[in-house]
Amino acid sequence: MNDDARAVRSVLYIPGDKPRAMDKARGLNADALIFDLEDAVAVDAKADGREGIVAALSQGGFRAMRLVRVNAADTEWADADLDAILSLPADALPDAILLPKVNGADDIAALARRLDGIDGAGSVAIWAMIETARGVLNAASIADAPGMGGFVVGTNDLAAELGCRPGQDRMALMTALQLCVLAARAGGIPCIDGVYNAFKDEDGLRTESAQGRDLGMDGKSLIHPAQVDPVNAVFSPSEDEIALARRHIAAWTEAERDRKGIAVVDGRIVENLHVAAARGVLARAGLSEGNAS
Ligand SMILES: CC(C)(COP(=O)(O)OP(=O)(O)OC[C@H]1O[C@@H](n2cnc3c(N)ncnc32)[C@H](O)[C@@H]1OP(=O)(O)O)[C@@H](O)C(=O)NCCC(=O)NCCSC(=O)C[C@H](O)C(=O)O
Ligand SMILES: [Mg+2]
Repeated sequence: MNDDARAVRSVLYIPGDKPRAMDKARGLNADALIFDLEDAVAVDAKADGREGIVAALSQGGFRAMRLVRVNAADTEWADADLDAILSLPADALPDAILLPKVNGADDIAALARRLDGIDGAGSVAIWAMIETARGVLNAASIADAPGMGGFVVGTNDLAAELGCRPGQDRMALMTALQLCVLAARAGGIPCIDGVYNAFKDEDGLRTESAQGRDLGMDGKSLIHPAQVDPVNAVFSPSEDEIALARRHIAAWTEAERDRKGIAVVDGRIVENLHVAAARGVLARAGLSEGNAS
């Protein structure tokens, strides 16, 4: 996975039947937007949602990556959702279709077949919601499925199916979260953490986002615009991390000049893998090695 692919820190759900929210999203700093037809849209509003998303994507003007979450394949809305989205002209198609309740690689293959042959849909990736027990257990083969672009973990659905109580430390979900990250890393795709439901609690959001970041998540899925900036901050390298990255690179460069295979910074060894990580930190901060700010 390249550094661009990792830069999906904030991923905001927008209900497809709320045109005002979709308008607002054009001016937000979210890295990706999920135009939702599934759980954010009531049963009676599914048709409005499709119409709204088609209109918004046709109008364009979104800087962020655009995903459309359709209803799950076994629902009565799935076909109409895909028909509506895939009828868009090639230049208005979303960057990805996000498929909920993915249980196995077969679900991805079925959607890939559907995309195959649609004009312009070759560039539409498939993202998977990992939010069922079966999906978590099959995460590795799902991540490896052709066409896969990334995972979004659905912690609400998962907790409901498991009958667990995640609590503040999310210990009850830890195995599942880690399996998702492991599978995504092995498959070379990004993994986006679940939503933080208490959208007015910024401290709680920051704490849970930092936990996800430390587990290896690339970003967090969000439900309200006020969550975007705090989450971007948590998933961006801090000043201290940038300064340390520069020192690692400088020490390594000097060690190489002296024909040494190892450098030492603050009493800790620095090897070439640490230097690769340091370069990744600078790339994610939008800095080059020679760039001071
Ligand atoms: C959570 C909300 C219901 C809160 O709504 P509300 O109280 O109306 O918000 P505000 O009045 O604070 O809104 C202020 C302005 O921001 C715009 N807005 C609100 N939400 C969004 C959004 N998500 N994207 C873009 N813009 C948004 C409002 O339009 C206001 O704008 P303005 O009028 O111009 O000032 C609401 O935020 C909401 O509906 N959020 C989305 C909920 C959602 O998408 N849920 C489904 C996804 S989560 C999920 O499915 C979990 C997963 O599958 C799992 O299993 O875990
Ligand atoms: Mg869900």
